[in-house]
Amino acid sequence: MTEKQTDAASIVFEAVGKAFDKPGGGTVAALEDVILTVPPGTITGIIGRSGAGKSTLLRMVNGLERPTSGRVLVGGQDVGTAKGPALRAIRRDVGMIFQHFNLLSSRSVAGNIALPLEIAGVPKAQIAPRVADLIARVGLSAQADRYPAELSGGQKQRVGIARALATGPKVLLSDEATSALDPETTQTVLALLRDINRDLGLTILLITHEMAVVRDIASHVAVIDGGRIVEHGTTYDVFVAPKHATTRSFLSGVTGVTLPEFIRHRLTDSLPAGGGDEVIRVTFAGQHATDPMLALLARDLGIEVNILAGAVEEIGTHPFGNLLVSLPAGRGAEARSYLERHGLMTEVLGYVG
Ligand SMILES: Nc1ncnc2c1ncn2[C@@H]1O[C@H](COP(=O)(O)OP(=O)(O)OP(=O)(O)O)[C@@H](O)[C@H]1O
Repeated sequence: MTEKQTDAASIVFEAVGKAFDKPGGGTVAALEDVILTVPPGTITGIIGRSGAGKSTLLRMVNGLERPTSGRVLVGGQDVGTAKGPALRAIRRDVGMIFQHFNLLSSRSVAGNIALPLEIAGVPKAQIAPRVADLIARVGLSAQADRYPAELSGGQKQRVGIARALATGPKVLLSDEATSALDPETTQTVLALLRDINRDLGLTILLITHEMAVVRDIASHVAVIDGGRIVEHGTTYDVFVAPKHATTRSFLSGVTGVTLPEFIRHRLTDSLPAGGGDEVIRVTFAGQHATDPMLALLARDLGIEVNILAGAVEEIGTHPFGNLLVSLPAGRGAEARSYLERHGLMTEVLGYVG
């Protein structure tokens, strides 16, 4: 399985809405007017809080949920209206992995992976080599005859991935696939998903509540809040210049740039009457990421800057940095305009007296 096995498929959400009936009457809108295109062959992350609508969105891609308005297209096929053989064909094209793996405890590793092939009516003689191939791809050849209870969480998820790939899908859906795993195992599973995306060329759509997962694997990201996509773009663009408050709050957990407590408590929206410091976020992107801009600010304008917090991150191979600094409020506008002239982004977070 070194060659690409499929042509990747795009996933298109066209003004998708989904309302569920409430037990006591009325409806709850789980999704509203979702417009999103997942480019073929990308790894796209959907991030949102609990109840934001992530699972509902994902389950529409394989027809487990149908939209109440709008359309979901996979490789140009309308999933919401597909029935019978057409729906089965779409489901063969869309594999899925789960947070809790969903393996059959009574079947071995090989038996779990063979299941979708048996259901699809693949002749027995073809199943064994295909399963061996899949087991090798996920690095479990030594565990082929073990049962789920004898496997670690990471190994179980590898079985889940191999099973999802069995029918040669064009799309792989991941429902919080690393949420039950420790950080180290998470990294190995994400690396496997990256390899699969690269080698097989399939489109991966994953939902997560962790921005670190998006940073580590996704080329594109959509942020969902209250059933709506509030921001989307390339992961790099969204990390460097987040526009929505929900995105910023997710990012504050990964970029290591939350304000220290002692400053956060004193921060005010307007400059105190007696004067004080302006607190700003400075974002360095691309070639500017490592430029000693703050030193230049001191040299060229004579403005002293205090660094409050900061981190340099990498998205793919692109570095970007985030610094929170304070400087005399009276020179704030001058300093920000200097930094922006040099290609950095700035944002005023508040003031301290
Ligand atoms: N079958 C259902 N019947 C009624 N309401 C539902 C159903 N499925 C989801 N909902 C509601 O739709 C909204 C979105 O739920 P969904 O499970 O898609 O969110 P989520 O972002 O995946 O949350 P989590 O991260 O907790 O799984 C929630 O208000 C939820 O209660």
